[in-house]
Amino acid sequence: MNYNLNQLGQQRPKTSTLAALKSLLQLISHERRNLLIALVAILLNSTLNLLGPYLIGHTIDTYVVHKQYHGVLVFAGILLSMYLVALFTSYFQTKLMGGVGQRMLFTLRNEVFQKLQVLPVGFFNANKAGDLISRVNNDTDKINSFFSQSLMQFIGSIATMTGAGIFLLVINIRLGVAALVPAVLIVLFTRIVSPWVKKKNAVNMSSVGGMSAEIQESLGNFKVIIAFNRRDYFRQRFQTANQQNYTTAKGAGLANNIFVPVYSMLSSMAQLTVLLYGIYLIAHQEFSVGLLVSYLAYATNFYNPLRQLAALWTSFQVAMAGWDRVSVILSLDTNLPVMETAEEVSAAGPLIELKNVHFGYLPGKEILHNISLQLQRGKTYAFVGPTGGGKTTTASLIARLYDPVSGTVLLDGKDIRSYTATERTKKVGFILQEPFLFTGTVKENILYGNEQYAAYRNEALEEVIKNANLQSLLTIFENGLETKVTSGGDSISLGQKQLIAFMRAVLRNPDVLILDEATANIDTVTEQLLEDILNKLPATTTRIIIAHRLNTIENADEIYFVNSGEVTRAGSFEDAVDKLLKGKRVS
Ligand SMILES: Nc1ncnc2c1ncn2[C@@H]1O[C@H](COP(=O)(O)OP(=O)(O)OP(=O)(O)O)[C@@H](O)[C@H]1O
Repeated sequence: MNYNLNQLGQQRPKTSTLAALKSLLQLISHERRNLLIALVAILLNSTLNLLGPYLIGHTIDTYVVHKQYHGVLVFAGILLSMYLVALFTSYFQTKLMGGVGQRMLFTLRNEVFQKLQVLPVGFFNANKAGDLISRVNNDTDKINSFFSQSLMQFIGSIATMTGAGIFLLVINIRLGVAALVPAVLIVLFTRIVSPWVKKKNAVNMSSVGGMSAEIQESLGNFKVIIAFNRRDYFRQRFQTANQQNYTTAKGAGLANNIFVPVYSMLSSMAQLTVLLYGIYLIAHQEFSVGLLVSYLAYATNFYNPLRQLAALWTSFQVAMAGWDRVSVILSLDTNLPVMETAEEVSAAGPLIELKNVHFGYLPGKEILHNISLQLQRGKTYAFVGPTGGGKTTTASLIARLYDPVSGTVLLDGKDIRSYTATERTKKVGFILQEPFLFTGTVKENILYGNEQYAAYRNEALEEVIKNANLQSLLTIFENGLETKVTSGGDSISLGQKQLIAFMRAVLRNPDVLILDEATANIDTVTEQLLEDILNKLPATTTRIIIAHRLNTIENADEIYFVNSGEVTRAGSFEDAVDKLLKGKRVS
């Protein structure tokens, strides 16, 4: 399955504006009550704004023309109260929709983050962390801006425009048609230009993601950068990404601002038409001054919201581009589903069996070729072979970090795909080549993912550690369980990190423990300690040791050579050395 979000985004069929609006609205569908109140508020606001010009026209023709100033004062008071109520409704809906937008942002970020937690390793291989962070943080915020600031204004503007349009046509049909012709041009222009605007924003968001990926990569590798004095190289790369972002942001800014001047020009044309045509009609006694004043106000009431719509439309295009980038993550399924099987767990056969397994990370590039092997309970196996031969990949399939392209992996006689993630991780303990630690204490790190001892106090946990023969490892840490660890573990040594990962895996008491170069950074004395601990594991625990150092695998019951994606049995340590010396390999 292809998990590259940038490629997937391009391959997706184009969604219509209406479909995109529908999916965006679904995000806030549970906010019906608030939406309804905000809608009533904005419609009330529009109605009050629409009544204004009519009352002004009426005041001029009825009271101003006849010099009845008492009436003028009364209507001025009515207008003032109306405008105050309109101000309040506008403030109220803004406040309400701000809350709706923030809650949507909260839920959406949670949803995307939770989705990221269930996606397989292949997804993270195909995407850069920086880009993912940008999608979770930045792109979701664009959708929030649309909901908090634009949606109700959008509806309010359309309501005001529709009302004003009706007034324009009812007061004088010929003048109304003349006033509305520029609006048709605006609609046509919008339809033609919108896809381009959306695309420009999508490109810009993608470049923000690219820039964030650069930052993440250089911050994550700062030691190597300093050690190799490659600051210039990364500075250059960041500058390129920044330059790209600058260019695309300029493009998006230009696209986003294209609506406003065009809308303004066409609405000014409409006002001018109304003015000239209105004066002509007054000259021919077909229209009154009061009506022309109302008419001009309605034309303003029609074209002002239209101008506002230009900005709102841009915000909608930006939100849609953001939604495309976020929804592509939400639409992904894990390619590691739990499958139904009639097979029963069988303790009689091997603990792990690989049957004709083929695997590749990328389509068309096979890494493991037709692997078949059986690993028995309680035995110690070693995978040895040259760098890049496929040892970690084979172990990853045993831990189901990936599924084979063809063939099966059986755990306790049952397809590994039929176990839930919880069942599987209980049975398989995997100490990775590069152990990852979380910010917290040694205790929090060794209990990571361990429900059994999660609530244990230090004394009780120390007892458990003692029973698991791990106490000698704990003494290596200055403050024992309470020793502080930072994310990535820079406050402690690489060997210490490996020890924490080792304790984490052993305490879970798995059926199979995989150690991928787990002692590469540990001194020989500590290594001997680990050896003792491994020997004292329950008699049924199977151990798989991936190692380059021969002394690490001396006690293995069986050694496998893993080379160029092929796995061959080499027998015991003595057999393997013997075969190596003779340059002979048997399967
Ligand atoms: N995430 C990945 N995406 C694409 N190819 C990969 C990925 N991980 C490993 N490979 C490729 O798969 C092959 C086997 O790699 P693997 O890590 O299994 O080797 P290894 O025997 O464990 O090596 P080492 O001793 O260096 O740890 C290599 O050619 C490597 O380039």
